[in-house]
Amino acid sequence: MKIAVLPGDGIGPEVTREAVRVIEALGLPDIEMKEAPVGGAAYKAYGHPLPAETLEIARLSDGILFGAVGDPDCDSLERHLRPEQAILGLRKELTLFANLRPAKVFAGLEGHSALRPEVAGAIDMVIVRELNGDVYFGEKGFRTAANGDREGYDVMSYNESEVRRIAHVGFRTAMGRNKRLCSVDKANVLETSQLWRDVVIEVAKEYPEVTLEHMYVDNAAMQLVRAPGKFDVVLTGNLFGDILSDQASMCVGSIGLLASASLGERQTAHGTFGLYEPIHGSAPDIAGQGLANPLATILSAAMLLRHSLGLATAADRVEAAVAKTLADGVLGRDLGGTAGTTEIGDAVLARL
Ligand SMILES: NC(=O)C1=CN([C@@H]2O[C@H](COP(=O)(O)OP(=O)(O)OC[C@H]3O[C@@H](n4cnc5c(N)ncnc54)[C@H](O)[C@@H]3O)[C@@H](O)[C@H]2O)C=CC1
Ligand SMILES: CC(C)CC(=O)C(=O)O
Ligand SMILES: [Mg+2]
Repeated sequence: MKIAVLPGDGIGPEVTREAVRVIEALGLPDIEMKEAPVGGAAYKAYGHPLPAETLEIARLSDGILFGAVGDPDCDSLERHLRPEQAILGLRKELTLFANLRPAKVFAGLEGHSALRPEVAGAIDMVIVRELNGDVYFGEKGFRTAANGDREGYDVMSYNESEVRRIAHVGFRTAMGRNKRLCSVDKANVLETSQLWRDVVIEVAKEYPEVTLEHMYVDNAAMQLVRAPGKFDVVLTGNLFGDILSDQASMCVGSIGLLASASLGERQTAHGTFGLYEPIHGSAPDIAGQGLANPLATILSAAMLLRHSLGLATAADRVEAAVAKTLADGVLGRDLGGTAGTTEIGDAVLARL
């Protein structure tokens, strides 16, 4: 079973290292990990954020463990050469359209949420975010307006096939949980969202057991803070899901805790091909200091074991070790503690 390891930039290599150590410590037979450059690191070494060789290693793997990309040195490069294009490119090239971002409060961490403990304690949701469409992939550019002003534009669009396939993922996810789906859009203003809503309503007919609710994204942002425990599965587009999941992370306690799986339809001999990454970025402000919380990446590795390698027991072991680490009070600075990246990794290893 092949895992492509793409550490990337900033804290990406630091958190990925800990996740790799955890996978190695499981002592699983037949696991082969192959590392490849991506992001700003790849641009600096090879002139492109997603070199063809890296894409090929990713394509030939059963699952990809991804750190993060983004480097302030590269922020003025032409858009197609910027590090972020690597993750967007991987998602698009490999048709990884379904991004699952579970957000659940760990036992003992209720008091570390940005919300009141009794509000935070009820959080147990999955955000299902579409990943291959929306304003991130529309036509974009700069132009001159009639009055001579400089103007930037990014076209937002979804076609019905794109909405339908992610809606099915949302409903199937809800069927495996508490059968409640909240579809988040901005249909009061955007035609893209009106189509989204219409298609979600059509797909809902195939899942009569699921209770479907629609919510405008501005209200959803508010409800996520007011009563996050009311959400079960949140289904939404690329942009809204990006924003709401960072917000959900602070409801849980830290962006350093939220893992994700990006899945498509391709099946391998062992499971569903996918890419696994923490929801956070390369955090240049703390990079290279050993301060990053690696738990989101370690939990992403657990998702890889479960979804792409069919190793549910190993995934359970990793998740239990992470929960125990937190319950034992091994906390990084993001959670008000003092443990560094390696120390947190060591603590998980000791509890496997
Ligand atoms: N999937 C990816 O590779 C992503 C890449 N990015 C890129 O990352 C770069 C930085 O973006 P930001 O907006 O600053 O978002 P960020 O998620 O990298 O950081 C936001 C804040 O959270 C903190 N933080 C993030 N991860 C942490 C962790 N594991 N432990 C402790 N603290 C953590 C950072 O120190 C920072 O204060 C940019 O170049 C951006 O484009 C951003 C999000 C996702
Ligand atoms: C580079 C961004 C599109 C990545 C991001 O913020 C995310 O996927 O959460
Ligand atoms: Mg994001």
